[in-house]
Amino acid sequence: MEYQLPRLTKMWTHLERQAGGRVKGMGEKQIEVDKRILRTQIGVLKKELESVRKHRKQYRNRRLSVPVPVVSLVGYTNAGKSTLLNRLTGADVLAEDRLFATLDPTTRRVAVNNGKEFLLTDTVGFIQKLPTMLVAAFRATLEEISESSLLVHVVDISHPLAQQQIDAVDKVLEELDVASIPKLVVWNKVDKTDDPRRVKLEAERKGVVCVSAIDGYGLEQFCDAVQAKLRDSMVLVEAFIPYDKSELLNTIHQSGIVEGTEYRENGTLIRAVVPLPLARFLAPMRQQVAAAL
Ligand SMILES: Nc1nc2c(ncn2[C@@H]2O[C@H](COP(=O)(O)OP(=O)(O)OP(=O)(O)O)[C@@H](O)[C@H]2O)c(=O)[nH]1
Ligand SMILES: [Mg+2]
Repeated sequence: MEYQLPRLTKMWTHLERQAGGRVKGMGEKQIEVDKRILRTQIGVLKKELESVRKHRKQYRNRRLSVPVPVVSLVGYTNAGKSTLLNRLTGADVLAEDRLFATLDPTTRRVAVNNGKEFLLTDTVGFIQKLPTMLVAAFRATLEEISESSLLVHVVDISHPLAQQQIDAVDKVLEELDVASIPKLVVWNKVDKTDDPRRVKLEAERKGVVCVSAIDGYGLEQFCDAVQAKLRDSMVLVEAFIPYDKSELLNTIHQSGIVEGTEYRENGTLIRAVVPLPLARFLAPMRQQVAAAL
């Protein structure tokens, strides 16, 4: 709409001529009416975008109280991010064969067979060059990305320009300053390639996970790879969890690896490898360890 606004000129001159210049209501020319309508719509959409941002921020804050690691799906538009999220979580996220099907990021919980879990966030797809006017629309998604524990780069490996798309996504990620967040590359749509067997072998050789969000191929391996990556960035902590906060023990068991527990009179001493956000959250309880010994 912002693109349209300055280009409206002259669209109505033929009408004005036909009506002897009297199509204008309230002393306004049609083009001014159009501009006003466009501006109003732009205003409404901007307000909606702002509320999406606020909403996401509240979500993120709430998540901090249950600090399960957040994994964000990033990738070129149409790579199959939403389809993958739906597949893994049985969620009902809009997946469509068109550009920018997803504008509002969506987060769902993925429960893995071994009792662990992580949160998976869908984001808007990237393109070759992000028009500056669109950046505002992307902000909610971009903020989401910068606060995640792991980025999963979803690639449509059946696309003839897959490599260019990978490069474009890497470039955007660089611009976003998220190089410090660990990344996992996933080749999607392997079912759609000419020679799925060859692609699978190549993926294995490159240490890339190969999946098909449509037929479900490789999803278990995907979850394993996500967990292995998350584990890489986890830290060993010792904390004293008082009994009135015992629900935290559950959280630690779910998102971390418990190495040992000792029950004391007023709480539990626990030693575990946990995701960084959880380690931070546990900081006050980590200081209690010495006192409890
Ligand atoms: N054959 C095949 N098609 C797939 C696969 N995964 C996704 N698709 C199709 O690819 C199209 C795009 O999928 P989406 O999940 O909407 O893609 P997206 O990455 O979320 O796209 P944006 O939201 O625009 O960034 C849809 O038509 C899907 O059905 C797959 O593994 N195999
Ligand atoms: Mg999508």
